[in-house]
Amino acid sequence: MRTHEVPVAASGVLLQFCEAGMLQPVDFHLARRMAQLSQESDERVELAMALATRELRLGSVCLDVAAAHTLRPDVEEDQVAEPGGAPEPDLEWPPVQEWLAALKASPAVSGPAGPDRPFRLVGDLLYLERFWAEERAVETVLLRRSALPAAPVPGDALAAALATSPALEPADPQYLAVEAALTNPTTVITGGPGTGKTTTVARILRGLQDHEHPPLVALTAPTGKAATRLETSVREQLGEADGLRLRSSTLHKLLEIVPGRERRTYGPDNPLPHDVVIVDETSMVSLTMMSWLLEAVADSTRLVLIGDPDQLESVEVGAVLADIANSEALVSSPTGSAVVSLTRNWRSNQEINALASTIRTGDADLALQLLADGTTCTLTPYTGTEPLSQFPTLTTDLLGCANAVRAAAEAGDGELANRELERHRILCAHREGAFGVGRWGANARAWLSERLPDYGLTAGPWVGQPLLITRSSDTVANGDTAVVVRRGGRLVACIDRARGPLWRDPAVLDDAVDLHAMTIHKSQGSQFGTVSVILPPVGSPLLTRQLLYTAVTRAKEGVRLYGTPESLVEAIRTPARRASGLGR
Ligand SMILES: Nc1ncnc2c1ncn2[C@@H]1O[C@H](COP(=O)(O)OP(=O)(O)OP(=O)(O)O)[C@@H](O)[C@H]1O
Repeated sequence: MRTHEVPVAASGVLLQFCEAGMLQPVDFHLARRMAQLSQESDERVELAMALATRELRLGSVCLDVAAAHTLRPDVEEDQVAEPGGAPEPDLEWPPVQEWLAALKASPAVSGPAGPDRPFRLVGDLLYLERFWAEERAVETVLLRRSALPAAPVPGDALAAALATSPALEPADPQYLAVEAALTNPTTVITGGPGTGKTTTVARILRGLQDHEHPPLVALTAPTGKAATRLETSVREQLGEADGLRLRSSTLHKLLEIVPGRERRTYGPDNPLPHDVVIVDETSMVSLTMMSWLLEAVADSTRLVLIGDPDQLESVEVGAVLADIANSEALVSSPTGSAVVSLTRNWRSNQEINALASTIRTGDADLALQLLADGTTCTLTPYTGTEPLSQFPTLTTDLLGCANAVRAAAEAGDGELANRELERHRILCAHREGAFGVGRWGANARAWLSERLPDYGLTAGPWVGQPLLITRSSDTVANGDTAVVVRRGGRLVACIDRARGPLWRDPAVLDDAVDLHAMTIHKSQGSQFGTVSVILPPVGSPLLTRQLLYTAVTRAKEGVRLYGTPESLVEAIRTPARRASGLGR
């Protein structure tokens, strides 16, 4: 049985919830302080405040009071799961109607139209005031933009956009996405990797090219890597980008947010000057950032939000893209919804597409069947004790990749070495333990060092060493990858950057770590030939549908899952739900 840290001051129901691991000390203390400041002494209200704080910490925007009894104890990512799963805690939940009535009567809680107070109760949803305000800002701007008149698509703009091959039929989702973005003030284009999102952006921009008055276009994303990648791909596809002023940056840089503060240059009183704002990887955008962006976009600016709502959400609060995509009304035009879903993955093979689709729709039985019959997608039992040598497919993939990377690195070809590094990747959900990146990365390196001369025997660097940058600086971004290459008799790290390789002395890359395995979170935005995915054990809080879908869709040619059928089923049957009121 796990023991949880319990605040000394906790008593009554709150003590019970702390002991069960439903509340962390930070939740308790914040709630206690706010209750004291508001002179609130009802412990049911204090409990709701603490649970609302907990839910924010875990990514939800609010607490769904009526569904609170379905919440599960808060398990640390790397806590080892108990055999058979954690026992259900026996907790005294207040009856919902009485609980809601106590909240309504509280001096700390306001109603939907009431004055500012620390909390707001809207229906069954209890918000901290700030997040309620951000959610309303997102909703208000989207609804206002949806009511703006749609601009008829100039025939030549649509014709120009669609002129490039391959030709699209009018019923093709890519056609509909181009048409929607050329017509509507706001368009949302959803789709997994390889479904043609970048191709569609390039077509949209071709339709908007204007040689007399080139529109100012922001190509932006939550990370620098994603923004640069979008710009590079769009430029490649456009061929020439005349008639457009393309500017790529992170959302932080676009809005000129002062680091460490909440001040920003662009906002409601000083809107962005851009004619078009295109946001990639929107699934990773938090509620706060989305509210700031929407408040800074002028009504005359065309806004296109792109992303995959089935992937892992923002590491901060909210799942805004999924909320918008699931709502009929939030992003619409006079002619109907302006959310277009691209579903055909042109890059990955059919087995991977079929597996991803069963995960997305929650069909665990079909997923098991596909894996049993599959040749490129397989499930191999791993319970946390088997050595790497017991997995010949994995070791063959590891060796093939390391050999190809090393050959290119010995030849001094850094760009080729980085491309070869994407042949295969070990992906883990956990960072530590038998299922984690640390253990799997070290074991992979040790296994390779026994087979390849001078491979990974010293603290480094060595020819063909794969590296992951873990901190952003002026020139490199957290998540960039690199390979150590022999160049002119020296060892140099070649960093894979969307705008072309960067060469650095490995000694100055303090924040680079060995890249023999990486977390699924870090792999977002990348694709590999084959992925070997280490599934977390049953009971792990990371075992969710979004996590598995993200891992599987990283692959183009093969998915090797290592874990138990029970883990796979639990992942598929556990959609990570973030409570919010957006679009309700
Ligand atoms: N309609 C289509 N017909 C044929 N090939 C297509 C079509 N649309 C896209 N492709 C091809 O599919 C591949 C993936 O397209 P694209 O890069 O635009 O997808 P994406 O959704 O942006 O992927 P990612 O999420 O990885 O950035 C490209 O090689 C592209 O040329």
